[in-house]
Amino acid sequence: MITAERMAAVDENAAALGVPRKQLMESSGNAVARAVRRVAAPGDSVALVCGRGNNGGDAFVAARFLDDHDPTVHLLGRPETIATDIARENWVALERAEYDTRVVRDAQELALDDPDVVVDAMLGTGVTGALREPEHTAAAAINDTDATVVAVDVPSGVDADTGEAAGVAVDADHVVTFHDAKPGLDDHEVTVADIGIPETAELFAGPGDRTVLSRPADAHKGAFGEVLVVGGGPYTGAPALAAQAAMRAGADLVRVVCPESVAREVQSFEEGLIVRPFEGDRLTTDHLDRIRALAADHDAVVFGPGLGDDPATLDAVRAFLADYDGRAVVDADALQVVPDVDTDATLLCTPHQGELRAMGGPSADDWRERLDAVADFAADIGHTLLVKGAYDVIADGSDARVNRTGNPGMTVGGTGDVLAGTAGALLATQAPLNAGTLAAYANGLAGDHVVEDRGYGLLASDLLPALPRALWGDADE
Ligand SMILES: NC(=O)C1=CN([C@@H]2O[C@H](COP(=O)(O)OP(=O)(O)OC[C@H]3O[C@@H](n4cnc5c(N)ncnc54)[C@H](O)[C@@H]3O)[C@@H](O)[C@H]2O)[C@@H](O)CC1
Ligand SMILES: [K+]
Repeated sequence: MITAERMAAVDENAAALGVPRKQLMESSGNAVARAVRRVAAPGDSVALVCGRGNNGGDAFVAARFLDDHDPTVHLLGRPETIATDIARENWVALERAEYDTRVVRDAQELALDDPDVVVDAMLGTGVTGALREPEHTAAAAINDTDATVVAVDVPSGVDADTGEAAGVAVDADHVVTFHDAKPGLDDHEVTVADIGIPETAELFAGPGDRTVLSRPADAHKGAFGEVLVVGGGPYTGAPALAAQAAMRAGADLVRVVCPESVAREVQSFEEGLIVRPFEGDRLTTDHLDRIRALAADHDAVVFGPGLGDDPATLDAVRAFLADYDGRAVVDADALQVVPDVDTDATLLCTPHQGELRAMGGPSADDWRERLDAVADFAADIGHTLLVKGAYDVIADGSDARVNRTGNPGMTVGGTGDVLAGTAGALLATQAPLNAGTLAAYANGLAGDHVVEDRGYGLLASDLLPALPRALWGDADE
């Protein structure tokens, strides 16, 4: 089962892999025609009722595969208002090839002429809310015919994210849906058509994974989350890098809490950092009240950068996690305590392969083997894992993804802190699997952009200014 939102992401990833949407539309249209042939007797007439989006486009293609059924193609609305180039090109091809095309300007004009089969290609996964006109009247007209109704992707009027009909919906006898089942089709006779989307368009992180980030136009301060970085002690650069990365990754506010012995140095990396010191030179259980109070005021915590592995510090991490029930990225030395803590927290753990072994996790050289082993281990510990490598593996126990961005220049120290901070900012607003996938993708891509521009020899801090473009794309995209 796949939601409309995820389907749009996968479709964009497929295009980035070199399988463009127009090719997918050709496969979809072909699959629709095959479904029609299964229900139509030789000589039966077929009417295709098409909207102006890509759902309609699928039916324009299908018509070319149904010549022997004298297809009539009804377009709801003016051809100039067809929403996408690929749908328009397929409409123009029908007109030039002199198919029986009819432009329906007013739903009352829709004349279906008693067809044997109706193809409902009005609306698919691009739709939200109840049907508007002319689709509303057209759906009622389709439901009034005696024809066998074949719906394209989803019956028009059914929301492809919730599976609910918000008012009138087409009463379909068959649904031919693409790539994977959609919500709400349980009561229908459904054919899932393989339209040639590579499996890896879903597995590999790609530009489509960024769609979950689209900043709503009415974003108010606070909508993108506040992040607390708990780090520092033996190391000072790590918490500063993580905090700056969280800022670049869109967090509204980032605070660092660290030992007072290093507060000034942490601050020195970036004037804009908000630093909250606690007494002493390393984290211990004495500081837990302070950390808990701060954590409660933030949407996500990044736990670990530069904390070190002093036993007293690890005791404090263990005690904090044991009664924390918020969201946290756990990185570096703090990772080793995760498997033995019983916690209600939602954790995104970001180990490299050595740290994964220290957690009691699996090791595998081949990324496909690692994918399976990490997925099992994530299920075992009950948290999401982002295991760093040439191919990063992200798994939440029920689903898993792989990221291939990044380059050998990124083995330099500090890139893991940037990744943890990015993941923290994303975890404030996204599901852990999406946050981990997107953090890995954007960090690697930022590193690729830096190396493209300036060659190897990058510093972890070079990733920071490259992060926004990697996360949101070019301004003109
Ligand atoms: N995502 C994919 O990978 C693929 C999608 N394809 C097809 O593309 C479809 C999605 O296409 P689109 O995203 O263009 O969207 P749709 O074709 O589902 O509908 C978009 C149009 O509907 C209008 N609309 C939105 N809400 C409405 C409402 N409540 N009442 C009336 N009109 C409304 C919009 O203004 C827009 O013009 C899929 O269902 C599928 O049929 C296939 O061509 C191939 C691959
Ligand atoms: K439809």
